Amino acid sequence: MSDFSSLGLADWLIKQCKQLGINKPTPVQENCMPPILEGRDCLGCAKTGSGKTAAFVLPVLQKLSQDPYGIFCLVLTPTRELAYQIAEQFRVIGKPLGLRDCIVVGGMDMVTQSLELSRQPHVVVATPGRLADHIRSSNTFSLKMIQFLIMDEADRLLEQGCTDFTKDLEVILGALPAKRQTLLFSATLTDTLQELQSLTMNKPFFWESKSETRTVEELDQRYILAPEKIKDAYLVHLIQNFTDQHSDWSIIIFCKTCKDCQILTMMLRKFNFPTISLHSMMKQKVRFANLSKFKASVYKILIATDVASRGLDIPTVQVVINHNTPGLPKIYIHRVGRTARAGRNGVSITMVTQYDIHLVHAIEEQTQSKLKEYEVEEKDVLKILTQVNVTRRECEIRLEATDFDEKKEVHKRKQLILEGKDPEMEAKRKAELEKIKKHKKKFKERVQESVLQQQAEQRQRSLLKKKRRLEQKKAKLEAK
Ligand SMILES: Nc1ncnc2c1ncn2[C@@H]1O[C@H](COP(=O)(O)OP(=O)(O)OP(=O)(O)O)[C@@H](O)[C@H]1O
Repeated sequence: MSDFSSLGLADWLIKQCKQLGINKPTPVQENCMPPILEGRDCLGCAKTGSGKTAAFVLPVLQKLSQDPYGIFCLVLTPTRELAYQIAEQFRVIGKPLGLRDCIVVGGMDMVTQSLELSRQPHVVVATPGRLADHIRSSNTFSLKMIQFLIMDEADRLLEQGCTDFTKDLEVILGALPAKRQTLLFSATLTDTLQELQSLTMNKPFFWESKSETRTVEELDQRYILAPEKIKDAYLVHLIQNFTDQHSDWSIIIFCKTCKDCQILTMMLRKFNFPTISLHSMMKQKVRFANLSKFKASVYKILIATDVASRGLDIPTVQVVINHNTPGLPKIYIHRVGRTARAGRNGVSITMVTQYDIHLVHAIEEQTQSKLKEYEVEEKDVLKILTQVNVTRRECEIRLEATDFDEKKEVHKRKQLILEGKDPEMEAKRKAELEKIKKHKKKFKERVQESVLQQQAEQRQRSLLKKKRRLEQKKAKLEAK
């Protein structure tokens, strides 16, 4: 394995790395840094926790130190928390340069961001929606001198999932110079490779870690087969066991919905577990505060939706529990990648109901690894089953009393506003569409009715004609 200096990294950066305990390059750094320093576009695909962030931060800082001009680098990332994490890496490693960064994410004050952007920071780290808003509404900054565009979790930025970034990306790409270096990184690039390649220009360098499995060897991957109604009892039992057996532990539990997160947090707190949550229905400041408290081990359990499944680097996390089996192997890879990072060990436990077995097979096929059963004393689980289910029901009732569903509706409206749509107009548009649909249906029915009526009348007329002809024939015959 080479060292950082043989890769062409400047001494001051090597010194910075050493201070952070980064002594030898990881394979993604070893392979991607030289072509980036040569000026090539790069697509890097390496497992979770393998040091992809430093693989782009270090060469960008080196180039920046040689020619610090204008807004030098733009990093796009799918989540706000990840944007803060990446900006922090730039700030810490780039300290000797007096690096100025600006974080542009939703949920934070737009005017402050606008001011910071106009002061020409060296590095802008942004989520696409908010940056596109700034580009649309302001002419106090320009991205035309950008030397580097980096898309971290690039495949997520391009996929049209529950948050679709494509329109915002169009706006952003339109504001960037054609001549730039484009760097794309993720642990799961391969599905979107062709679309990603179209973003690059100058002979992109592609590197993918060669490994049979797509999850790290240090990760012990387990599953528990449990019917939906018993899942929570298993969860409480698991956490109790970890608490009893380990003094230094921290766990991330992934759930499907914000509501699930909220209920589980309330429920685990009833059992006196130090629990905190992270999901998109929380105010951004609370989201940041909760993540900080979890990172500082003030709370040992973080219950989150997939907003926390990508990129977050929290070395203390030893266990990831999937409260629901992820519907896509890709989501599984990122979720379980929150533990066993940078060579550390970790365990993932996926709750599987009888209806999710096909999902586990898909995960095993994609990751090329087998999930092993996590042994649990079922009688111990059954002992707490009633208490857990009653507690859960109490929490559900308490949550219903807080108008969580109404807040969700308000949240949806807010999202529409952020997308530049007027919720009232959207509601009207929906109602209009319904009305038009109803009209069309009625019109169709009426047309059909009149066609049927016409056909019946025609049949009757031809019957009458026939009858008359027969009568005429009969009359003629009688006359003869
Ligand atoms: N060369 C290195 N030696 C030791 N530790 C490293 C090295 N490079 C990075 N790290 C550390 O490894 C951890 C994981 O790195 P990073 O967050 O960049 O992973 P990643 O590949 O981006 O993961 P993900 O796909 O989950 O986003 C960080 O704490 C980082 O400081």
